[in-house]
Amino acid sequence: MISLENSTRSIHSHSHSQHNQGVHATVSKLADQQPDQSELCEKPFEQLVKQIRHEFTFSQPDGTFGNSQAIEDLLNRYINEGHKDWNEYAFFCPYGYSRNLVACGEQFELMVICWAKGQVSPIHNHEGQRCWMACAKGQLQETQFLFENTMSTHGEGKLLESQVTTIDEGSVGYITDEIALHVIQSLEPVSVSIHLYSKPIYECNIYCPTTGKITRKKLGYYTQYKEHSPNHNKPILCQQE
Ligand SMILES: N[C@@H](CS(=O)O)C(=O)O
Ligand SMILES: [Fe+2]
Repeated sequence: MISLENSTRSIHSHSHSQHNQGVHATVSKLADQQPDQSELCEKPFEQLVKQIRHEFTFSQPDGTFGNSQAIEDLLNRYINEGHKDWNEYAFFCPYGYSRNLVACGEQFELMVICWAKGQVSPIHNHEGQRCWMACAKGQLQETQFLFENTMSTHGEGKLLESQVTTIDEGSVGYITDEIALHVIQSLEPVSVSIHLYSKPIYECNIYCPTTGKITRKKLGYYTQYKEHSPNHNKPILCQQE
């Protein structure tokens, strides 16, 4: 496993900043308030998860349609505020891009995906679900594909590259099956993106570019809640978050 630069943690050790908690405690004492300690200790990424869960619980009409912009705004704000605590979930796999589960519920699934250069996803769909991709580090290239015979994601035969774009650090990409099929890869030696799916996707279609032949792929996790996952395709404690 390749870890990010300056990272000393291993897959089994989690570090928590006692120092920051001390700072918060001092500030609250000076202000002579009784703040909720659990909120003060909450890290920005945990706050983001709470905001996303709130959005899906109270605002989004259902898991497929809803206010995509509101979700994009939450992700966009988080990755542009300079937080680095996503790094706690950034575990690289030497054999391919790694899917590291952060949170999962009935309506959504949030993960940190780590990409070393050359680790490319196959041409795939998103199972009728919405997919946001927030680039927290590096730069990603997204290549979109459509069937040549229909210029849509449903067809036969050869696939055409319909668009190539970048998702730069600090920006958020979005895709659905109505838009295109796609392939993602890193343009930098390493990139890290935060992916949000609504609803969760446990399998997807993989497409042969020349014949359009579809094979099904089970989507596993490299880590789940910071722990290495031994061949699980579905999240453990899915409803816990
Ligand atoms: N949708 C892919 C990652 S990416 O290529 O968008 C996955 O969940 O594995
Ligand atoms: Fe994808």
